[in-house]
Amino acid sequence: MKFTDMLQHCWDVNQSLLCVGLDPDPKRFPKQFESNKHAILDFCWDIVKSTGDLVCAFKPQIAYFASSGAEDQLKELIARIHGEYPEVPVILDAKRGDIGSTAKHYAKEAFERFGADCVTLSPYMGFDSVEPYLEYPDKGAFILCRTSNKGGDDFQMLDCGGQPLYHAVAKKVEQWNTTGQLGLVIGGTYPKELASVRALTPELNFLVPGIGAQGGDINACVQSGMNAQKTGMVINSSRAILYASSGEDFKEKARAVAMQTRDAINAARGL
Ligand SMILES: O=c1ccn([C@@H]2O[C@H](COP(=O)(O)O)[C@@H](O)[C@H]2O)c(=O)[nH]1
Repeated sequence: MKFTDMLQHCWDVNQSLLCVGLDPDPKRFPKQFESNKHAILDFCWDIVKSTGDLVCAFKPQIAYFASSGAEDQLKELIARIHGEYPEVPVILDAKRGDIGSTAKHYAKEAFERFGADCVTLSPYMGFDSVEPYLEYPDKGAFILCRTSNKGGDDFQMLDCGGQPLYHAVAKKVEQWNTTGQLGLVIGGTYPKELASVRALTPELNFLVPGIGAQGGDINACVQSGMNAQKTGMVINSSRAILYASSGEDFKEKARAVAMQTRDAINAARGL
């Protein structure tokens, strides 16, 4: 199944634009995971099972797995998500970007080794660094455009022939989108910029991090970023859901926050 078809399915069936981010930090896990060799997998799987019917995607951030040498747990987690929730796409947040010959291996790592449905990429090295991902025509890629962090201003707001660099990136990604599976990363912390990119690229899907722990305004972000069908967005929240409680009730609290977030997004869509 194509990445965009999976997304559309979850937008429709789960009535949700919420993506739960899987950023497992063992220091923040509840006590019951102490001395568990597979704590990262077990914690993430508990979160997935508590929220799987409320989401349009899951987004594991590879750094949290790799820094603990837990790549095998990441692979198993993605396989379990596909087994239990076959229509829910997994977006591997890896922000890759390198020359074509190396990018080929990053693409193989994301799609063949880990079995992800989509990956995040940096546009900085240009088309030949993105091209190897297009050789997987059913797989998606979200390309960094206007990121949620303050430092995003350093380059993304630079003037690029009368337009900010992030607008030039958005237009390029539209041209590169031969598979129909490319989209843009735009921070929910910058609703005005989100609206400007939606006006430039009405058809592209946006991965929107920055609500929840980073404080982005859900209402402003949905109003600015949704498309004509009131979809087109994958709105990520990681820490606010994962660590809603550090007690034994962490699964119930994670579910409650995920539900509140999904409902707030839907209210902003006018549903
Ligand atoms: O511009 C960006 C791009 C990616 N991220 C990633 O999203 C999550 C956000 O986590 P929260 O806990 O909801 O703040 C994290 O994995 C980042 O690496 C981003 O924040 N901004």
